[in-house]
Amino acid sequence: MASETIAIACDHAGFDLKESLKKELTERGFDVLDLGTNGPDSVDYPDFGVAMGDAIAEGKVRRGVLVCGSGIGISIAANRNPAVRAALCQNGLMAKLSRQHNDANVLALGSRLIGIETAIDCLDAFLNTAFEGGRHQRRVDKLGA
Ligand SMILES: O=C(CO)[C@H](O)[C@H](O)[C@H](O)COP(=O)(O)O
Repeated sequence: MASETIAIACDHAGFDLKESLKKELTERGFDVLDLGTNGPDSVDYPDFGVAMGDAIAEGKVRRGVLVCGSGIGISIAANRNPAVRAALCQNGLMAKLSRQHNDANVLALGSRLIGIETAIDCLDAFLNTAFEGGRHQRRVDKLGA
C-alpha cells in the first residue's frame, strides 16, 4: 500500500523545527510534501499558510503540519481556506483533542514556544488520534457551512 503524504510548511522561525519534524515523519513511514521555506532567511508566514491551504483544498494531501515562531500567524493564514481546520497546539493533549473533537487536518506549532519533545508529542497525537464523530460531526459541519 502506498504511504500517505503529509505536507509541511514553515516560515524562517519554524525552519529548524520543520526539518526535525520532516525527519520524524519519514521515520514513521510517511512521504513528505515540503512546501518551504527552505532556509533561515526571513520570509512571510502568510505565503506558507496559503500554500498549505491550497495543498489541502486541491487534494494533494489530507493532512499537514505548519510551523512559525508562535504558530499563530501561519495557522490564521491557513484557516482562511475553508478546506482547512488548523489547530495551534502547545501540548499533546491539545493535539489529541483537536483530532477527537475538531477533526483538525492541520497541526500548527510555535517553534519559539515549545521544544522538540513537545512538538513530537503533538505530532504523534495528531497522526494517531481518530475523530470521534457523533455530536462533534454536527459542530464540524457547522464550521464548513
Ligand atoms: O506569525 C507569527 C506570529 O504570529 C510568527 O511567530 C512569525 O514566525 C514571527 O512573527 C516572525 O517574526 P520575526 O521577528 O520576523 O522573526
